[in-house]
Amino acid sequence: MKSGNPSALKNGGDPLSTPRSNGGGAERSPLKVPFIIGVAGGTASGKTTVCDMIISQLHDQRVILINQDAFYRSLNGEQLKKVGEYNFDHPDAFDTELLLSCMEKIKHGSVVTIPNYDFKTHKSIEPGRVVNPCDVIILEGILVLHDSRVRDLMNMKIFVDTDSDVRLGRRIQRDTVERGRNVENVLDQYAKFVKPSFDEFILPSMKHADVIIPRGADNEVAIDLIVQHIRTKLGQHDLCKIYPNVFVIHSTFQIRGMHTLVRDAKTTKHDFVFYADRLIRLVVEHGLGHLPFTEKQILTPTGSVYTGVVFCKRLCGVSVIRSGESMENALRACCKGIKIGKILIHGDSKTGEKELIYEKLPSDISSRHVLLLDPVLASGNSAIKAISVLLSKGVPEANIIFLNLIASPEGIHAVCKKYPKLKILTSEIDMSLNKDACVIPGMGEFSDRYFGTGTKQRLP
Ligand SMILES: Nc1ncnc2c1ncn2[C@@H]1O[C@H](COP(=O)(O)OP(=O)(O)O)[C@@H](O)[C@H]1O
Ligand SMILES: Nc1ccn([C@@H]2O[C@H](COP(=O)(O)O)[C@@H](O)[C@H]2O)c(=O)n1
Ligand SMILES: [Mg+2]
Repeated sequence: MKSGNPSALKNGGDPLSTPRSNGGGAERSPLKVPFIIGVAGGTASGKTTVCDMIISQLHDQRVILINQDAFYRSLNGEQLKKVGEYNFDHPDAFDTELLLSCMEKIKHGSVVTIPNYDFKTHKSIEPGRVVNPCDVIILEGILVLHDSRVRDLMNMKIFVDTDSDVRLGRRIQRDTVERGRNVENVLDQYAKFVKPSFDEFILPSMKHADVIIPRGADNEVAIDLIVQHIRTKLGQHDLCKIYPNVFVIHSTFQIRGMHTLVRDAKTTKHDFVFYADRLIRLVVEHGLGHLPFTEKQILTPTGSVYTGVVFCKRLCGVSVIRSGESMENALRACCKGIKIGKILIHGDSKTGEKELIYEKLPSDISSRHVLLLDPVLASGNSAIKAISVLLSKGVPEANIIFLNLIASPEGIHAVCKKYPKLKILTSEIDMSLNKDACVIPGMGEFSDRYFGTGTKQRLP
């Protein structure tokens, strides 16, 4: 018996929102790999400025900025005498081997010291810069998209595309004020090396970018979109890496659109049910994709052999009353005649203790794969209680797939720590839980909205 290919559902990218800082040195899980962003572009295109804006917007993440400039090779005496003939814009001007080894170390959670480069003396100076493990690394520099080994480190590649006249104007200003040059030096260097290398190495590297930002830091819309994208990735990718049994269905604009509708407090009951049903159907279909299958060859009407699979037959659903019942129809629609059990759990509002009030489960449940249904995974306490009931009936932990529409990071931690063999499949991982154990941003009281029973005010 083979199993499906769950990794195909994994999203690339986590809010294990750790405390903010610029690489400040709190302990990290060794499994946690930082999200790496490369930012390339011509000189003075605004790379550093764009990176600063991204960092300030990602204020609740630990972000570090690494400049490719730090890896410039120091000039020797001979080179210094003829500095006007040295091409600082050629890939050979950088110690890329050192950059790769530093990046590998930081990526794997080690503290590293990176060089400190001085543009006035054209040398690395002591002390180097100590860089601690972090959530996001931004690697910025003119040629960070040029070398495929460096590109391969990146989860996201950005190119800042600013008009060359604007760049030259800024470069003259910056280099005369900050880098100890005069206008004549800057113009000579620009004509001899900077522009030819831009045309030969930097501009061609733009094709590797995932996102091109025209007008650099002036393009606030592009920067906002990038930050949102990073946040989405940070919200999911870490948890999926920490817990290999957590799966998030691949996000598309259709899925984002449906989430936008079901999460909107102004959405009518009718629309809520319609879009929640669509999302539920997707989650259920993906959940079924995680069940074991057996290979089967059949003959098509053309007389050809098709090698396919047959579905797992020992299957049942279990809904956590009430909201889980909203997922039953989708399961019935996908699996004709499927048995569905129910569990009702009551939570003590004072102690938070969960108590089993009612259960009706198939008598042979221990020999079945179980799709546990609950659209919202919040604190995880009800889920843990429901799972314990299934285990007490003899269901193997690894035979349970817990299906949700949304899950909080706290709920995922709680369930996965207790039941590491069980699988969780969700359509989005939210930011957090608030003090009342509600998922934020969330979608409110799911069963009230779905069954139209609530009287609670949803708009603030
Ligand atoms: N959108 C902008 N408007 C005005 N000045 C800018 C803008 N972006 C960058 N600058 C200035 O241009 C110079 C070069 O920008 P910088 O971000 O350092 O470019 P890079 O890192 O690509 O070389 C800096 O002095 C910076 O303050
Ligand atoms: N000693 C040096 C080293 C580099 N440069 C120039 O810096 C440019 C890269 O830095 P940006 O912040 O502009 O991306 C590059 O174009 C080199 O010409 C230098 O002048 N002196
Ligand atoms: Mg810069």
